[in-house]
Amino acid sequence: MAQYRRVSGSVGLITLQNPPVNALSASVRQGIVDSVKRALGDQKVKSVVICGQNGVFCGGADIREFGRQMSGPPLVPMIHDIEAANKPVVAAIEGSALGGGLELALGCHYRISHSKAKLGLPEVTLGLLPAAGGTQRLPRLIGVPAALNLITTGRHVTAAEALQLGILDHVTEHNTVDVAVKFALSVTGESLDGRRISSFSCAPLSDLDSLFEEAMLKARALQYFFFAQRAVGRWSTPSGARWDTSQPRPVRKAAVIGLGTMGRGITVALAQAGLSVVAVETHAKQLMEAKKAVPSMLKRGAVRGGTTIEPDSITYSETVQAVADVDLVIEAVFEDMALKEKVFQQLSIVCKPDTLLCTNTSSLDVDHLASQTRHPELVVGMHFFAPAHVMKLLEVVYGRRSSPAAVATAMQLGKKMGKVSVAVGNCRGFAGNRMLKRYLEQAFFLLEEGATPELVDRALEEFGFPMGVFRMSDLSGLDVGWRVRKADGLADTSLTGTSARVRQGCRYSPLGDLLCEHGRFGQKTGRGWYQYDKPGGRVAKSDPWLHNFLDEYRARHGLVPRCIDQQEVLERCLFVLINEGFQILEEGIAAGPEDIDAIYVFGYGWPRHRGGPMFYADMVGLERVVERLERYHQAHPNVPYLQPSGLLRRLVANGSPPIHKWRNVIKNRNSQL
Ligand SMILES: CCCCCC/C=C/CC(=O)SCCNC(=O)CCNC(=O)[C@H](O)C(C)(C)COP(=O)(O)OP(=O)(O)OC[C@H]1O[C@@H](n2cnc3c(N)ncnc32)[C@H](O)[C@@H]1OP(=O)(O)O
Repeated sequence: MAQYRRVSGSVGLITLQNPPVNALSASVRQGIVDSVKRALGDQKVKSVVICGQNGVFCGGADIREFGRQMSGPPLVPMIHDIEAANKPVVAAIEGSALGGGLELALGCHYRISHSKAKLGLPEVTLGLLPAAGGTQRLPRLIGVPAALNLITTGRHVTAAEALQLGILDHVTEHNTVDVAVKFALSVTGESLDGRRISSFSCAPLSDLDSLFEEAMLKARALQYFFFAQRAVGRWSTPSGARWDTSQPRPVRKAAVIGLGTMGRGITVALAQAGLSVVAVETHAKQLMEAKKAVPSMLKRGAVRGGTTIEPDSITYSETVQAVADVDLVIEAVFEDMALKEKVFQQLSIVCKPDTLLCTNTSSLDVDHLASQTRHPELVVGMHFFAPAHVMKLLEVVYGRRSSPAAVATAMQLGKKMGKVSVAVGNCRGFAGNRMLKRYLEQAFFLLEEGATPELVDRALEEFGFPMGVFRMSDLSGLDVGWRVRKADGLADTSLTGTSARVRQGCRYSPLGDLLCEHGRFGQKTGRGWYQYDKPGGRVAKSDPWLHNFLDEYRARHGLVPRCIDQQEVLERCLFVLINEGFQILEEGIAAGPEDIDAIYVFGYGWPRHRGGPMFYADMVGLERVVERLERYHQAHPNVPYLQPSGLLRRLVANGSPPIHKWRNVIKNRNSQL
C-alpha cells in the first residue's frame, strides 16, 4: 500500500509501504494511483514527493507476485499520469530504486537521492525488459550508449554515478525526504515543460550501428556463458571418467581440517548444504576464535538466505581422531607441503578406508598428497575461493589415480553447496591460478616499463573487472604470493645487476618481493600498491611513495620508462592469460573452453558480458591474438610464454573455427593424466 499525507502545508507526501523493499505489489500500485489522484485534486497541495518507508525507495516488481494472476492497476499508465501531472512530482530516493522502482522515479519530474542509494534496471537478470517506460525514458534522459549499458548489464549504479550520468538532479547526505520536501516547495508553480522525460528527443548518434553491434556482442557473450555454466557440469577427464557414467557416493558427514579463513568458510558452506560437519583445529586459540566466528557467519548467511541451520550440525575438535567416521574430509591447513603431507598420512590412518580425502590447496601437487595415503584413488583437490562460503567457484582437481567416483562425489558435493564445480587436472596452480600467474607477471613487467598501478587497474576495470590486478593484489595480500615465490627459491632480492631480473633464464620482476620486504602487504598493512587510511582500510589511494619507488627501481636497473596505453595493458595482461588457457586445453588440464571461462567468471571477476577469456579470444579473433602475442614475444624474447601455444596455432591453421567447435581440434596428445 501507500500512505498519503500533506506536509509543510502544501506538499503531498506519498510513502510506499511494502516491506522489505517497498516493491510494486498490486496494493502498492493501487495506493500510488489513489494518492496521486488525491494530491492532484487537493487545492492546498502544490507539489508532490514520492518516497519509500524504512529508508528504501522501491525494489521494483514484487517478486513474490511473479507467476500469479496479474491484478491491480498497470504500471505504465500510472507512471504516465505522474509524468503528465500539472504539479511537480519529486522522487526521494533512499536505499534502492531498481527496475520498476527506477521507472517510477523516471516518471517523476525531479529525482533527489541519498548518497548511499543504488539505482538500476536489473530486469535483464530476470529475463525481462524494463517495459514500464525504462527503455524509453532512460535513453532520452542520459543518451542511448549509457542507457544501453545499464539496460543490457542490469548493473546497479551508485548515486554518485547516477548523478554524473544525469539520472539524478541532486544527491544529499542528509534526510532525503526532508531535502525533497524543501525542494518540492522551491519548485512550486514552475513550468514542467522541460521536466517530462518522455517528451525529450534522443540525441542523434552517428555510430548507432556499432553501438548496437557491441550490445549484441554482449548478448552473445551472456548467451554463451549461460550454456557454458551448464556444460561444466558434464565433466570428463582424459582417462575417460565422465559425469554420466560415474556414480557419486553419498556424503552425509564431512570434516574440515584447519580453521583459518578458508577452513571456516568451507565449514559454513558444508553446514549450509545440510551436512553434519566435524571442524578440527589443533591450535587452541585458533579453535576458540573459529567457534565464535563460524556461528556468526552461519547466522548472517541464514538471515540473507532465509534458511535455518541446525546449531548442532557442527562439532568442533582439537584432534584429528574426531574424523574417524566421516564420509569426506577437506584439508584446509596452511599452504605448506610438509604440513599437508603429515595431515594426509594421519587421515589415511584415522579415517574409514572408503573416506574421500580432499585438499583445499590452491596450487600444490594433488598426486603427491595422494601418494601419502593408503587409498590414492580416494584423493582429490577441492580448491575453494575466498570467502569459501560466498564464492561460487570450486575447482575439483583430479589426480592421476583419482577414481571416477571420487571426482563425481566432489563435483556433486560442490553442487550441493551451491557452487559451480569445474573438474580440472593436476598441475601447478591448476587452471585458474596457473593462468593468473601469467597475468600478474605481465602487470609487474608493465610497471617496470613505465606504467603505474593506477593506469593498469584503470584499463582492466574499464574492460569490466570489478578490480584491477593491483587493487586485487592489495585486497588478497601481497605476502601470499611472496611466500610461494620464496618457497620456490625465486624471491631473492640480494641479486644485483641483470641477474636481479632474471630467473632460470627468463625475465622476472622482483617488484612484489621488494614491496613485501618493505612490509607492504596490501590492505592488511595499510600499504601495498596503493595506500589506505589504516591497516584493514578499504579505499585505495594513489601513493607518491610507490611512484618514487618505481622511479628509483627503474633508474637502478637502467630501465627507461615509456608511455604505455590501455590497449597494450589489455593485450599484454589478457592475451598471456588466454595463451596459458590454450596451453591448459592442449595439456588436457581442462576439458573445454567453457571450463576455463566458468573458472574465470566465477572465480576471478572476468566480466560475464565478455563471456570468459576463451570466448573473448574467439571474439577478438584467434589470428589477432596470435599476431599480437608474436609481436610482444619479439619485443620480450626472454618471456617464453608470450609465444602462441601449439593449440592456438593449430586452431588458426584450421581456419579459426568458432569456440563451440574447438573441442574437435583439441587433442590431448601431451596429456600425462
Ligand atoms: C504490472 C505488474 C507490475 C510489474 C512492475 C513493473 C515491473 C518491473 C520489473 C522489475 O522491477 S524487475 C526488477 C525487480 N527487482 C529486482 O530485481 C531487485 C532484486 N533485489 C535486490 O537486488 C536486492 O534485494 C536489493 C533490493 C538491492 C536489497 O539488497 P539487500 O542486500 O539489502 O537485501 P536482500 O537480502 O537482497 O533483500 C532483502 C529482502 O528483500 C526481499 N526482496 C528484494 N527484492 C525484492 C522484490 N523486488 N520483491 C520482493 N522482495 C524483495 C528479499 O527477498 C529479502 O527478503 P527476505 O525475506 O529477507 O529473504
